[in-house]
Amino acid sequence: MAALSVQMCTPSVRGVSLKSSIYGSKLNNAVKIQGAAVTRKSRIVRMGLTENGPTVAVVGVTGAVGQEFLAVLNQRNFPYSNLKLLASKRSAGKHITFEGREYEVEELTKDSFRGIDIALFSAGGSISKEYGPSAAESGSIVVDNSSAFRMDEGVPLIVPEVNADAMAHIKLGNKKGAIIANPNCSTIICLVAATPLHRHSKVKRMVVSTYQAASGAGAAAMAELEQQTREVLSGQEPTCNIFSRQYAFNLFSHNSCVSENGYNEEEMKLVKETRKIWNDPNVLVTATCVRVPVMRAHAESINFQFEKEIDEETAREILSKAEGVVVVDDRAGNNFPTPLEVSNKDDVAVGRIRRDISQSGNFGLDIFICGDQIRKGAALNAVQIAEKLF
Ligand SMILES: NC(=O)C1=CN([C@@H]2O[C@H](COP(=O)(O)OP(=O)(O)OC[C@H]3O[C@@H](n4cnc5c(N)ncnc54)[C@H](OP(=O)(O)O)[C@@H]3O)[C@@H](O)[C@H]2O)C=CC1
Ligand SMILES: N[C@@H](CC(=O)OP(=O)(O)O)C(=O)O
Repeated sequence: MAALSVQMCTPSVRGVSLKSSIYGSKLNNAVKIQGAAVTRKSRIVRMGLTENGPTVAVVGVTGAVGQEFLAVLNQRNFPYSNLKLLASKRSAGKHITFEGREYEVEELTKDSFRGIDIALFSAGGSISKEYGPSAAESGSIVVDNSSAFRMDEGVPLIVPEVNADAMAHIKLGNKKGAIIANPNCSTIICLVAATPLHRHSKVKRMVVSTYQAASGAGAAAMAELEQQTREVLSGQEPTCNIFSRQYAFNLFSHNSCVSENGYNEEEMKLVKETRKIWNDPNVLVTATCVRVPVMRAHAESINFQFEKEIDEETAREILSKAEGVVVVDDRAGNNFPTPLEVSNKDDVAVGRIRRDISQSGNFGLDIFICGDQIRKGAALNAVQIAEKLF
């Protein structure tokens, strides 16, 4: 395997500088956008460039999730024979250095996918709707991060630890295009933790309350939280461009649209996507989603009602062995998962594992989880899906 030494940098996203100190981000040392401040000499990096690898396109490469895609591809040594970096017209011509090679960002067009085996989409739902189907028709396997196709029949909605079997028919070797959907980030981290318990004692009802970070609303929202924090601390009026209200030192109901039933879109995604991923139209789910002034990584409180009893100790043991989960449950030290500690981490941290005293016997359980929304909630989950295509 080739090893290169490249420079570490802080990428700039649509004019927004993602500074590692503020975002808790260890931006990957193999990725560099031209014009960004080079801060440190780096370590040795891995490289997935190989003659026999698939051709890969990253759509929305200049965004918060797109940048994380590159970081994850590098860290997992994902094999590729050619890489195409796509974004809007605004970014066309920018240069990105990845694994020691310089790439020019290209404008996304309908022709972008000719000869592309895997297309990782993360440029928003409308872009996915416009370009995803034609990419699949031209033979690419699209792994789409948006909500555009999640509930479409025939489109697998995948959390690899949970339901990889639902995409078993889609393989690179078949030489056939397809669309696979990456679930909503709150749903992904919820189900990574809930599924091992569900496999032991079927979940009858699940009550989810979320504490969602700025990162879920993109790079511009992260920048606005930082700016507002500075403004409020210096006695100025906060600038409210992304959210229509003060975000720093505040929290509010999730910014997605509220439907007639009183649930917002994010909450209904948790309901509907859980049913599809678990292939269980009857599981009862209710959710309340809240945006909190945390830069990166979501937290969730989850209350379960199970069909058969599961005691606290068994739940803890199951979770401590579960794929993609780390248990942080120190009652004596009052130490439980935090967004800061899971930032840039792959695993979902689970704590506050306790019997729900409001339910009889051992039918009820509470847990509290934290997961990096850009990572496991988006880029990592999508790359893990792509790894299942081989
Ligand atoms: N699965 C999940 O849980 C998550 C999914 N997402 C999805 O990913 C999307 C991107 O999120 P995020 O990275 O945070 O957003 P950002 O705002 O940080 O980035 C948006 C990206 O989309 C690109 N883009 C915008 N318009 C176009 C266009 N017309 N043609 C091509 N590219 C375009 C931008 O390019 P440019 O810089 O040139 O404008 C940029 O690369 C979200 O809209 C959502 O659908 C996000 C978070 C979590
Ligand atoms: N879940 C993200 C928003 C988002 O991007 O969701 P989706 O991938 O379902 O569009 C948030 O924290 O707000």
